[in-house]
Amino acid sequence: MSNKSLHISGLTVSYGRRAIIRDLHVSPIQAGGITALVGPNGAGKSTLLRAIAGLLPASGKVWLNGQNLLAMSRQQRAAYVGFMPQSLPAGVGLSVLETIVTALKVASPTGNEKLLRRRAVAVLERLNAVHLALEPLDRLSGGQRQMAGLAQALAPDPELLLLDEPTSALDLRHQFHIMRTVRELTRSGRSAVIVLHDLALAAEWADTVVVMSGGGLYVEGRPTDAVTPVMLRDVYGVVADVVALPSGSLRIDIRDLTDNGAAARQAAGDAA
Ligand SMILES: Nc1ncnc2c1ncn2[C@@H]1O[C@H](COP(=O)(O)OP(=O)(O)OP(=O)(O)O)[C@@H](O)[C@H]1O
Repeated sequence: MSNKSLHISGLTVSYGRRAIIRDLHVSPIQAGGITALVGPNGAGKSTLLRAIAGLLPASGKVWLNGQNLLAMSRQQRAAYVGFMPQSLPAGVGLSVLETIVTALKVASPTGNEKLLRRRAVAVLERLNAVHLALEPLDRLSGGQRQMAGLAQALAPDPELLLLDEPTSALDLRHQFHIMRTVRELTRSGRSAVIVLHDLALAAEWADTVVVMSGGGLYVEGRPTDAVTPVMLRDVYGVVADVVALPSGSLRIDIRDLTDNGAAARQAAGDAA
């Protein structure tokens, strides 16, 4: 097996004394692809990304390209892993460019300021977002904030991208551009794990879909193997047909909710 991969095994993540993810094992994620992380609200998707990014204490194994991510310092990890949170913190009195430079400085604290600014501009150019460079972060629209968050995650050119709902506030053009940019990055040997609620978008762009439910793994596989009527019933509590389209993506026709949504509540961990 190639050394260029992400291994997650025996991973347990808790908030205080409450374990949200227990003993999670995921098949090794080979570099060069997009993995969509899906599942209902509260399933543990953000918790998993934050644990991999080193923002939450976790036990178990998270290895990237043969290196133990859980044992790395913040600076070492910043050079390997780019994390885009679901929402950027409010009240940051910096421009978009300054926030990207700040993110770059975590990965390379001794970096030359001018070069770091150039890299920050280059990443904004790649995202067609250079017009946002001097805008204060706090004055951006929801979609513009997502572009800024993504730019921060991409800027250090990390081996692994962890993106938490990167397209939820984006219009169609920006959605397509972002997914295509991420695909280009993965084709050059990086890995991306992306939380998506839009299962059709996940099926269109992801090589692998990992479905989480109640803090654990429900199923993983190619989009057509993972996104099935049975999964939609068990995990989301909906009765739906899944139609494979000639383009390779899927259409999901929801017909009804399952009886009183018990499956969905259980999947989200509320019934535990
Ligand atoms: N800071 C926190 N402190 C305590 N519990 C938390 C915290 N953040 C999340 N949780 C709990 O962890 C569980 C998983 O939350 P998480 O945010 O990982 O879900 P998710 O799958 O990303 O959901 P969504 O799709 O709604 O974003 C939920 O039960 C939630 O209440």
